[in-house]
Amino acid sequence: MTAPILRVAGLSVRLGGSHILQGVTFDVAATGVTALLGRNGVGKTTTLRAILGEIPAEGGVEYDGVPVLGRRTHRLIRDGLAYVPEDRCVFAGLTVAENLRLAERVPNPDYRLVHELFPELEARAAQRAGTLSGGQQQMVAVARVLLNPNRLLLVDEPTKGLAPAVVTSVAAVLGRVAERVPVLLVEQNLAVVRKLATDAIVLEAGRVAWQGRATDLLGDAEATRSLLGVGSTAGRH
Ligand SMILES: Nc1ncnc2c1ncn2[C@@H]1O[C@H](COP(=O)(O)OP(=O)(O)OP(=O)(O)O)[C@@H](O)[C@H]1O
Repeated sequence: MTAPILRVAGLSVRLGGSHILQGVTFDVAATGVTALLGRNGVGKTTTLRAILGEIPAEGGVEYDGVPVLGRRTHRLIRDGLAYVPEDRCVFAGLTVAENLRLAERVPNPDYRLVHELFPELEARAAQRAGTLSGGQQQMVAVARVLLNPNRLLLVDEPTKGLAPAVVTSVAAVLGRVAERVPVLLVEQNLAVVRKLATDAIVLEAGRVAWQGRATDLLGDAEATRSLLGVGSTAGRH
């Protein structure tokens, strides 16, 4: 087995007087998709933000074998740790091409890959991003990080609020992205988890309540019901 790309050990975060993460420990494999799951408010986004150094945290985070907790966010991003936040954050008044250009960090951004994965964005290069659909904006958000070399993608709820057909195409693109670079994926849609994830981690009340193969979790009706509040057949379509 290859070494994990990310090791989170005893991660603890306090925000606004609350102990949000209470010793979160898990590994992210160096290939494929690892899903970070849990009910609303259990600390999934907080975990991503702590890994990225956006909020103060205690414990350990090893990225590609190197301890990085306390390192500045921009240095982690420069070292190939990419973040696609939940709110997409496109510049609404700028065109698709301008949004992409602003994200360039290297002399030779990989437009070939972006145009291969997102032909629609090439066609809509001159359209203002604020007039794109939610799914298209999500594509811009993912495309932006793919222009630069990455070693791990942290992706927060990419399918949230999207229509079912759009969810399918966003999931398909993420599947293709994950063939190239490992992904830690926060996702509520279990059909997407079922399609993409190899491994799964479930948070509950600021701790890891379950971790293992995604198929084992989703195949266990009692576990999915008690940990995620849904039946095991949820999202099977
Ligand atoms: N800056 C903050 N100050 C105080 N509390 C916060 C702050 N940020 C998040 N929290 C709280 O921490 C808890 C975890 O939030 P977080 O966004 O990580 O959950 P989540 O699992 O991503 O939820 P969701 O699935 O609803 O997006 C929540 O109770 C939230 O209200």
